[in-house]
Amino acid sequence: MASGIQRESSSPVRVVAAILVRADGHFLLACRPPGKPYPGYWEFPGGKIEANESGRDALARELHEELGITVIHATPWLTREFHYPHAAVNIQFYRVTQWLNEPTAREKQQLTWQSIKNITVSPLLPANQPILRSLALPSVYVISNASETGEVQSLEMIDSALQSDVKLLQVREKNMPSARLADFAMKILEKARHYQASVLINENIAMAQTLGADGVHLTSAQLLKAATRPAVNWCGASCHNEEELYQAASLGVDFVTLSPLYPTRSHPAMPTLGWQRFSTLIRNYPLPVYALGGMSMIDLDSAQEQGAQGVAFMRTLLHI
Ligand SMILES: Nc1nc2c([nH]c(=O)n2[C@H]2C[C@H](O)[C@@H](COP(=O)(O)OP(=O)(O)OP(=O)(O)O)O2)c(=O)[nH]1
Repeated sequence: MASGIQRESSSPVRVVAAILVRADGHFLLACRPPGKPYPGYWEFPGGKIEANESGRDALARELHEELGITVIHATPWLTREFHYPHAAVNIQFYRVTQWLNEPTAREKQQLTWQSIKNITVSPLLPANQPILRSLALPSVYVISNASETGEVQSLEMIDSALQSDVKLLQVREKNMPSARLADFAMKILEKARHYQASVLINENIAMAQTLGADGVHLTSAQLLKAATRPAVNWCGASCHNEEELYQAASLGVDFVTLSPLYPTRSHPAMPTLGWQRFSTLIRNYPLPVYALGGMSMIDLDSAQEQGAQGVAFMRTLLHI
């Protein structure tokens, strides 16, 4: 892989797979027909990339052959390597959000539209289990910033984010004394529960566990020192470079933020990545990545074009 995230000696078979997402959020699964390895297992539509074919060309060809659709809009997403007894595969997942024609089973395969909250078919191909977890993550990640705005305004911003359907929040208050932080985090947790949103606590694993938060967001320093993934439901991590990205993937966290894209008030002197470096760093990366640093909702499409899960931000709630 280009950024050296997954180090392999043998060459795996290159595969593309499409997460076809309908406007209501449901995605398409297909059942592998008899005669192929793992018959009866459910997979995302796709197949092997042919010699001299790009991932996008393979995606367009496979979706036309299997489903009779023409891809209009697709963005790169995760890349996962997996070792089956029959072959090692390198699967490039794309999110496909616009296409022409209704998908039809042109190879007599069974098709089903599924919701991430209620998957009614099984078994899924073994390589796809972590993909489902990644699919449950939203495209926007909002980070609290009371040190800059004050607690009252910060809570108002969180309210407005929740009302705008933000489903993932991080409490990140580096300078707040512990007792006040616990109180502040509890207020956010209560609000979030009302909207079925998840809350991660920055750095403080013990506090996340004590408060019953949904997880923890590791700092990059904490990530580099960690020997094991914390025992929490969701674990995010802050990354700024290849080494941190590699460690996050090795540790098995659920997602990362990669920053800073642009200069920010909290990190004014830090060198910025820009989209080109961002995209190079996350090419072939197995985890969902949120672009962070000077981001707002208007950057969401650009971030996803580069292969990101979405955007993360502290200050731009008014643009939601
Ligand atoms: N299409 C697809 N393949 C997946 C997924 N997950 C996963 O592990 N795979 C693996 C299974 C296979 O080893 C490989 C895809 O190979 P395939 O044999 O289905 O490819 P193909 O459609 O080009 O088939 P063929 O013409 O070569 O028979 O990738 C997935 O979600 N979708």
